[in-house]
Amino acid sequence: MFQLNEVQVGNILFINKLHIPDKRITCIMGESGGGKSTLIKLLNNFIPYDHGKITYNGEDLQLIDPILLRRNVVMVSQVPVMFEGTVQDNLLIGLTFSEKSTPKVEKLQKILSIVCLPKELDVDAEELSGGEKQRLSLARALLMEPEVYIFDEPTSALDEELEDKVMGNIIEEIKRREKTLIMVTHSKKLAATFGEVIVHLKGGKITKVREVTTNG
Ligand SMILES: Nc1ncnc2c1ncn2[C@@H]1O[C@H](COP(=O)(O)OP(=O)(O)OP(=O)(O)O)[C@@H](O)[C@H]1O
Repeated sequence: MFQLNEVQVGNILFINKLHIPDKRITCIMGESGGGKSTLIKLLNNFIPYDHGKITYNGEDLQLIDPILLRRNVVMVSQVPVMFEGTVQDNLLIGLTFSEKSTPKVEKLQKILSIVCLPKELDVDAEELSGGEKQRLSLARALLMEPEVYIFDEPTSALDEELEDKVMGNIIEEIKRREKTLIMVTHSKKLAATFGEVIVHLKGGKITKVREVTTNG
C-alpha cells in the first residue's frame, strides 16, 4: 500500500525502506520525539519530504491530488479537531469534505455506538470532554469510509478499559470493511493485541519492524 524509500525529513526522519501493507493493522511505536507523528503525516501528504520516494498503491505520492489522497487516507490527529455545532454537525462535516451523501440518523447512531459515545446527536460538541471529543473524531473518520485510517494516539485521553473497548470495536469494523489502519500508539497492550506489523522508531530511524503472522 505504502512504500517508502530513502525518505528524509530535515534532520527529523530518515527512513531507508519501509513497506506498510494494505488491509493490516500497522502500529508505529517508540520514544517521544522519535518521529512517529512525522512519519504518518507524510502518508497523507500533510507535510513534505526533502529526499527519497513514497508511493501509495504504486503511485508517486507527490503526483496524487492531495484532496483525493486525503479522501482515501484519513488522519485522526492527537488533538481532536472540533467544529462549531452539534455532535451531528461534527460527524457530517467529514462527509461534506469527501463529497459523500448524508447518511440516515440510524447510521450516525450506529457509528457513535462503535466508538462508545452515548451522546444525543443534537448535543453541542463544545460540551464534550477531551476523551469524548477524541471518540467523536474517530467516529467522523469511520463515517468517511476511507481506504486507509491513520490514527495518532487517538485514545490517549481514555482509561485503559475504555481504550481497549473503543479500539477493539473500531478495529473489528475496519477489518469487516477490509481496510487498512496505521496507528501511533504508546500502548504495548494495544500493539500486542491488535498490531499485525509493529514499526519501532528511535531518533528518526526505524530500529525494528516486526510482522505478526495471522490466520486471516
Ligand atoms: N514542524 C517541525 N519543525 C521542527 N521540528 C519538528 C517539527 N515537527 C516535529 N519536529 C521535531 O521532530 C522530532 C520528532 O517529532 P514527532 O512529533 O514526529 O515525534 P513523535 O515520535 O510523534 O513524538 P510524541 O510521541 O512525543 O508525539 C521532535 O524532536 C520534534 O521536536
